[in-house]
Amino acid sequence: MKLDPFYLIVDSADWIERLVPLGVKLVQLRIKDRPDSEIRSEIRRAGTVCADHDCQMIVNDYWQVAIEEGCDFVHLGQEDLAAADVAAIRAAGLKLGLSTHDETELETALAAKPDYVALGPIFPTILKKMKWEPQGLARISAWRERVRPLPLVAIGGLNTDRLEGVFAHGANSAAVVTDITLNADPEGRTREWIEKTARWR
Ligand SMILES: Cc1ncc(COP(=O)(O)OP(=O)(O)O)c(N)n1
Ligand SMILES: Cc1ncsc1CCOP(=O)(O)O
Ligand SMILES: [Mg+2]
Repeated sequence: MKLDPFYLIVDSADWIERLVPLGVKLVQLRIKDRPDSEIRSEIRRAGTVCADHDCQMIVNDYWQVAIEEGCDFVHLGQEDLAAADVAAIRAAGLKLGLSTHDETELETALAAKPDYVALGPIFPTILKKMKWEPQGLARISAWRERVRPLPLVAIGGLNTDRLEGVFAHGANSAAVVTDITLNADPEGRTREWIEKTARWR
């Protein structure tokens, strides 16, 4: 499976309506701590925009709602994975991306036979407090060998100046939140990401 090199992560259907029409081809809907009913309506609205623009949508955490809503891709962290029914996710035909932050988590992730593996945080991130020190670029190369032939997603503290490094070290896709959502010009920054990742597409 091939992933687009630009992996946008946002926390609402509003963001997806705003940014996906600019040419984003891979987006994660990462909404935290909301009732299933709200998640469901966000997934529906976001899913319509993504379908209209040939953009792959990945639902974070809420795998049961994603199955019920006919989505085709979910992302889970290690705690999410431990609580999830992976057989049900597979039986419903969904693809699965998994987070990893250390060797043990990589073993666990590979054993679950995911469709991609994410490694983070590559650089310091302001999005959430993390238990792990930044991994650094060299870790991407180590993961590249372990994860092959699956796609490898780099995440954490990425910006347009850091793309060359993450792809040169073997990432297939660069995931980003705040470099875009906290930017003074999110649309302009999204266009910059699209242009700068084009050579790895
Ligand atoms: C592409 C990608 N990589 C990592 C994560 C983090 O997932 P998780 O560890 O479950 O943390 P939350 O995002 O759920 O807070 C991700 N969402 N996407
Ligand atoms: C959810 C997550 N998992 C590892 S780093 C990270 C946050 C990424 O956000 P940003 O791109 O703003 O650093
Ligand atoms: Mg999670």
